[in-house]
Amino acid sequence: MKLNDNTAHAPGDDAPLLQVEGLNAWYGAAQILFGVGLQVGRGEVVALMGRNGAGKSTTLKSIAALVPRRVGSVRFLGRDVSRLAPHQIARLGLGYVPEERRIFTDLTVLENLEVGRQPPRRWPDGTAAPLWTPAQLFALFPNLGEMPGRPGGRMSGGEQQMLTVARTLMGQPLVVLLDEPSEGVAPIIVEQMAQTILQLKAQGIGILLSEQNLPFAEAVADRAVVLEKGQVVHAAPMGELAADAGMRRLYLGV
Ligand SMILES: Nc1ncnc2c1ncn2[C@@H]1O[C@H](COP(=O)(O)OP(=O)(O)OP(=O)(O)O)[C@@H](O)[C@H]1O
Repeated sequence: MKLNDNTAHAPGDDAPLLQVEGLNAWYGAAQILFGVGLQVGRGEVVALMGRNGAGKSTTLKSIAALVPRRVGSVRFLGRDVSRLAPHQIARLGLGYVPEERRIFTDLTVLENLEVGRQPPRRWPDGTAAPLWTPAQLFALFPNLGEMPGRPGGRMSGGEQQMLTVARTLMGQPLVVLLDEPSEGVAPIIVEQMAQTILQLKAQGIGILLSEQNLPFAEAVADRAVVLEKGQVVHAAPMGELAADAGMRRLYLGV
């Protein structure tokens, strides 16, 4: 498979791509997030973990400005994006893949991809970022490549999930927020999703994923950030969390 090769990092290019500090979020009167902080570097996969209702999805949505009210610092490529609208944030190269599949059921696979197309981007150091075209995405997701003319509504759930990710990549993101990529899809799709994440990482893309599936997180993530009741209670290298039975039980209930 031929993929872009833009993984070289410039000297001193170690500033995080995404930096979140003191993030608070509300749904109506209910405060859901309390001072969440995290960061994602180039080529880094960070797993946001925690039990049901801990605030993982809300954290991703808050970064993407998709909650009714939030306060705190969200810096993307060194720029404060906390006052921008969701489409402005996306256009800067911060992609968001929701848990529910979001494709146009009346459009074909190829048309769905074209809807997401954005111009090429550069890394903060000025070098070219990966450029995703339908041809490259069909190499990354071979099953989509077999059905470019199929209407989105006639695809399986797993294929729609893949198409949602592929369409986000057409926006040429430098960081992708991925909500529960392994949730509710067949094991074969889970495996493909893990491979996809590792390929994106190899291209230098930063990934923040919400995940309850520990083996999946362990397979793809460099670091784990654990949430409990809307607060970060633990942040560590992924392997450390996975290897510590006491921590796993305490934070994840597994
Ligand atoms: N649209 C909403 N309106 C009101 N409350 C919400 C809404 N979405 C989520 N919540 C509440 O916010 C809290 C955090 O939910 P969130 O979905 O972020 O958790 P999560 O860690 O992603 O868990 P899950 O995996 O179950 O989605 C929960 O108490 C949930 O009930």
